Amino acid sequence: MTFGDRLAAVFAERGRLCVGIDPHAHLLEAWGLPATADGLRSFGLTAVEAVAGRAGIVKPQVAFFERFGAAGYAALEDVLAAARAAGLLVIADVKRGDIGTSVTAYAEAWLTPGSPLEADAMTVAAYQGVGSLADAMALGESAGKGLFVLAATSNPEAAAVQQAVVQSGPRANQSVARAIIEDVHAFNQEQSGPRPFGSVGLVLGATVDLADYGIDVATAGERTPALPVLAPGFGHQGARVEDAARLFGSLASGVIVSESRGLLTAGPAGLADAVARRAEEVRAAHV
Ligand SMILES: O=c1ccn([C@@H]2O[C@H](COP(=O)(O)O)[C@@H](O)[C@H]2O)c(=O)[nH]1
Repeated sequence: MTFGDRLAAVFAERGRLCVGIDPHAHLLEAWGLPATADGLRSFGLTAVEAVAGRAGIVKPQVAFFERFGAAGYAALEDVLAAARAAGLLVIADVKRGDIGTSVTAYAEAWLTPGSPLEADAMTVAAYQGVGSLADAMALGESAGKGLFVLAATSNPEAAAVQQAVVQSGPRANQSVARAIIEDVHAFNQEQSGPRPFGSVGLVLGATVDLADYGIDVATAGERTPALPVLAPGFGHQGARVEDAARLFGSLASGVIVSESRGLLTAGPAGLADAVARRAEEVRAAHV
């Protein structure tokens, strides 16, 4: 099964809400947990338990685990394993990027079946060119795993770089974000066999107006296979679930609605209900 097949199944069975697992220091404190690797483990496992059966996707933010070095990674391994055992689709938010050989090693770490850090998909950065991700994308495709390439991210500081216009090559005169979308689509199209979604998707923030990047949402999603879109920015960063269909237009069929702090502030006792409510709101919004 390709990652695109698995994503389609999750959308159909459990909807498109993705709960971010971001153990910020202030959240650990609010949850009554110590600022230690054990605190992270407990936070992550509690979040997994709250999401399982209520939504289908989780996105651990690896940065918060890295703060604790090897012990943090051991906690993360346990959280990843628990999430996958619970049948959740796991997107490791690692945002890796480098020359091709090194990105491939990152992909081996996060996407190889049986790896201690195995996830179902990972986030990657294309600052060194989408071509630098080619072997990692091929590795993901053959392992049934996915990659999400940063294109138009939710943070305002990114706009100047991501709206900059490509000067040469086949994507000349397109914005950087648009060129990344076109390259990702070309990769998905080159893969053999019918599939509802490609195995490689984009990160498109729900806080941005894609028209500012030269992306026409009315047509950008009219592609086969469809593009998976990891859309952070809901909740704490200000985007609203009820606006998702309008924001993403023809891309909406591939959108994963991602929210971390907005849900995690419900605390360990309230998280399951908060997730169930938001999952229902996402369904009602017909994203
Ligand atoms: O463009 C991006 C890419 C990734 N993120 C990550 O998503 C979550 C958002 O957390 P909230 O608490 O819902 O704001 C976080 O892990 C970011 O690193 C993003 O926000 N924007």
